[in-house]
Amino acid sequence: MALIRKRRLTDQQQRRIAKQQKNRQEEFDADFDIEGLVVQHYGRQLEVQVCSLPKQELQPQQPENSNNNHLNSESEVFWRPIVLGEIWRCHTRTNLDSLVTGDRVTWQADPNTGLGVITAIHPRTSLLSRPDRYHKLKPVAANVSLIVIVFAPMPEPSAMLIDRYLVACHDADIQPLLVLNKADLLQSNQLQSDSVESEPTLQLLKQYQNLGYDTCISQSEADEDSPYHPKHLLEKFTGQTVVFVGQSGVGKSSLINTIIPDAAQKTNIISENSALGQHTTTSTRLIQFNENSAIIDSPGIREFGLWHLSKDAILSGFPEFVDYYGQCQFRNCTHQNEKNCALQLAAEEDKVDQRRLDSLIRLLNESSESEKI
Ligand SMILES: Nc1nc2c(ncn2[C@@H]2O[C@H](COP(=O)(O)OP(=O)(O)OP(=O)(O)O)[C@@H](O)[C@H]2O)c(=O)[nH]1
Ligand SMILES: [Zn+2]
Repeated sequence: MALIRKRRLTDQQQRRIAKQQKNRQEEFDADFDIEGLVVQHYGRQLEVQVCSLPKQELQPQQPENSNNNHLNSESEVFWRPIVLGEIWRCHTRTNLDSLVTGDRVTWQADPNTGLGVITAIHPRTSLLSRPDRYHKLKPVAANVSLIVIVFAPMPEPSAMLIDRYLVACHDADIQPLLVLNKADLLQSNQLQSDSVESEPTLQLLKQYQNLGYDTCISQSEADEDSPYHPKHLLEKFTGQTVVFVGQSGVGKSSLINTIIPDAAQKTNIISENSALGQHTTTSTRLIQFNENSAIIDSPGIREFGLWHLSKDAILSGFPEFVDYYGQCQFRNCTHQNEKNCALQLAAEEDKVDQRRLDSLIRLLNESSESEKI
């Protein structure tokens, strides 16, 4: 009897000891954690920015015979100090979801190898995806908070494309900003006056303004004192992670280069540090500016919103029509030729814009066509 009791006691003790050890191990590990931001991603390797430092007393100490960042002679040991803002090559623990540019992560740095390991991913506020070549959706950028939809008088804007982008923004729950670029191609008297009738691009901008969307006029290469200088966009970018979308040739790259003059240079720095640098120009990269703002640039995201959108996403992506849904005479109304269509009636009475309604119908038709395939 006594023996059995003793053995039970020992089991309990062992469990307790094991638990204490595990707790201690976890505490110990967490003390080395660093906060990070994924700034670039290729294959299995990621570039992660140092956003916090390990607790002071636990900072790994640099050995005396070591050399920062490179090996000078055989007697010296490689050592990379952990410095705020610097970028480290990292890999991830295998059990983590696939990470993308813009992800906030917890990671640990190994100064002896100059490499890091990502141990946890923070919840995302948004996630942009695009289809890969097999039409499977692939995440490309996380935590984007503002999508800048750029259009210009030349190339001639497609209002329907802008509507598509807006639906996609609504679907991804990301704030849009409409930017009419190349202000120099608008006639100056039309910009000054309130009358915009004769200038279709200004008219379009006004339409979106009336719907409550945030808008702005800019000119990529304007004089410093011009009201259209891209620096005025910066106020709207404070604290945001921004993505630029829009037709080819509207001036997205020119705008980014004016806002962040050293953008190309920043990319080169990353490329130099990376054996896979040749992929830099085609991969998604995050460039920081003004301390707390960032731009995510990616050839894939530029086409954001061009792929399939669900019927529900399209319907709710036109917020001005939402009150009319369900008010048509026929439950399955296509809002085209039916009698007593609440949407067509609202357009006739100028309560909603006929052009936007046409856009909605075209997008819905497109969506059902692609569903049939
Ligand atoms: N007149 C005028 N031309 C501009 C302005 N901004 C850009 N451009 C010109 O428009 C052309 C296209 O500019 P980009 O910045 O390459 O356009 P993009 O939108 O990045 O094009 P993609 O890279 O194809 O997506 C270039 O020849 C620019 O010089 C502007 O404000 N006014
Ligand atoms: Zn209807």
